[in-house]
Amino acid sequence: MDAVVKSLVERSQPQRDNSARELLPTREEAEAAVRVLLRWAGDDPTREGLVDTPARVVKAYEELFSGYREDPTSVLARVFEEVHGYDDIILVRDIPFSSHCEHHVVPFVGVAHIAYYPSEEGVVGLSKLARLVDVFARRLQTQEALTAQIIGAIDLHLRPRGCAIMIEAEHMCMSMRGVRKQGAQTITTQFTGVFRDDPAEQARFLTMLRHGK
Ligand SMILES: Nc1nc2c(ncn2[C@@H]2O[C@H](COP(=O)(O)OP(=O)(O)OP(=O)(O)O)[C@@H](O)[C@H]2O)c(=O)[nH]1
Ligand SMILES: [Zn+2]
Repeated sequence: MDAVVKSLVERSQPQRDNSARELLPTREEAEAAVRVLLRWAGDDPTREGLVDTPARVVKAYEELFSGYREDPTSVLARVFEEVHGYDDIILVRDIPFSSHCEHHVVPFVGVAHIAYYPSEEGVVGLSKLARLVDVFARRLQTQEALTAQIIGAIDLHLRPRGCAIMIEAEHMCMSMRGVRKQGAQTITTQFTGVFRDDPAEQARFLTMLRHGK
């Protein structure tokens, strides 16, 4: 694994050590923080429509950021060895995801395409690739880190002959605010193993992505 992927994989481990866990705010503190932001937005958190909003927001945060409590190792733990000699590319295309950018805590939304050449260790259940995307997407992210963390986890746990990933996403921090460029798509890719070493393999991955669209 190259140094860049390795350093991002290290970030992919559950990000709260024990000391950070001790610093977790209480639910009441989190709700109070939401009330402050509602006031900052210019509204009145005591009015009827907003009274239950802090509790809802805190509950939504538990779901939207559940990835901090999930471990990529357990998602990829079950491997199927019996594939009757299949050793060609496995591509799962158009895996939808939503994440939040770590700069503005605003969503970015898109699709991930993941391909790998299985090693003799076997293959992973297809749904696990989609689950893996969510483990990392449900954290505060940059698209680059999300891309590298997903491929790094696959490389680390499945030891494939090669892995390729492309993520296409629209960042709401670029469309709803700031520069306000709706529809701009950001595309990131990362390759390991045969995909990194052989341009023909990268071309095959890109051709398979286009196929059928
Ligand atoms: N590289 C990268 N940048 C991102 C991502 N998500 C958001 N950004 C960018 O993060 C940058 C933060 O720039 P700053 O100048 O610190 O913040 P800002 O004043 O809010 O920037 P503007 O968005 O240009 O208004 C912006 O250019 C965003 O477009 C991402 O996933 N990857
Ligand atoms: Zn942003």
